[in-house]
Amino acid sequence: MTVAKVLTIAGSDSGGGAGIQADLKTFQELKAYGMSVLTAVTAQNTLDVHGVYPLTVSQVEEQLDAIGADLKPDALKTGMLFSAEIIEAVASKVKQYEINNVVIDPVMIAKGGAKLLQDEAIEAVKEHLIPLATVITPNIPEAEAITGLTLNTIADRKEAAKHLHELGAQCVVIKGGHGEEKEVIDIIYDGETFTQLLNERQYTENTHGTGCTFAAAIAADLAKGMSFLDAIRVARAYIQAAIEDDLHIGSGHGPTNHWAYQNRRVKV
Ligand SMILES: Nc1ncnc2c1ncn2[C@@H]1O[C@H](COP(=O)(O)OP(=O)(O)O)[C@@H](O)[C@H]1O
Ligand SMILES: Cc1ncc(COP(=O)(O)OP(=O)(O)O)c(N)n1
Repeated sequence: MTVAKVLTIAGSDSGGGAGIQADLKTFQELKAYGMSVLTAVTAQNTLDVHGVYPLTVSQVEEQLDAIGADLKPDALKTGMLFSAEIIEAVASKVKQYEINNVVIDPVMIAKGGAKLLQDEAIEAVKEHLIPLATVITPNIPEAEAITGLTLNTIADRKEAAKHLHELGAQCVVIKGGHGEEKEVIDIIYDGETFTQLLNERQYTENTHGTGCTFAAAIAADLAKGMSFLDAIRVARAYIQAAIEDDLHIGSGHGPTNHWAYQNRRVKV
């Protein structure tokens, strides 16, 4: 049996709904072997982020060296990277260990408003991270911050996708969770064609970690050898199930249900 190995480089969410925890749950559900490199610890629950504690660059590098020396990943997902220094170190190790199938979720701000990326690190995202991306998955505010554009319309989002493709990403997904449309519209651009994925918007508070989970699902299926368009379609079905069958945990923005997708597929 060939086992697909997938790595997340991200922050820890003590509440378990986003970050490393969401990524590893998603990898497991999609039957890929999950590994993790921690960039920061957050003290976080469904209501708020109480604290953000970044690791040092050498602590991040040492974790990547341990994995690079023994467990070369078939795909990688990045989430909260916090600083320009960590971004540069991660980019350099991704090149050193020749890691392919890189999914970049350019995490910047938690739903409660806490900063998970320093403002001055956006240039490092553009210069060092985006050129490595097989797929990049910004939400609307993240795409605005990277491109400097204001994204009011679908046409604006398509323009931003072109911009991100020009910065070096092979495939761009501008996620529509923060949009105003009745249906959630995720826009995919592969450098030639735009594809729109339309899904019924769920009116729930329980969307904590949707972006992490979606990107992790793409990485898991890329690790198994799927094309990026197929991996994005499966990831979209995975996150839709996870939001629809939400768990109602905590009294703020609760997590999604990481086992909902498999529950629906398994016939009992
Ligand atoms: N209320 C919702 N109903 C259905 N799908 C959603 C909803 N909110 C987000 N999604 C989906 O979850 C994924 C993450 O989207 P988004 O919320 O925009 O990202 P982030 O969590 O990074 O802010 C996307 O595929 C988006 O379409
Ligand atoms: C440690 C950590 N990483 C990422 C996030 C943000 O996750 P995201 O999927 O964008 O979800 P929301 O913040 O929108 O709920 C996080 N909160 N913590």
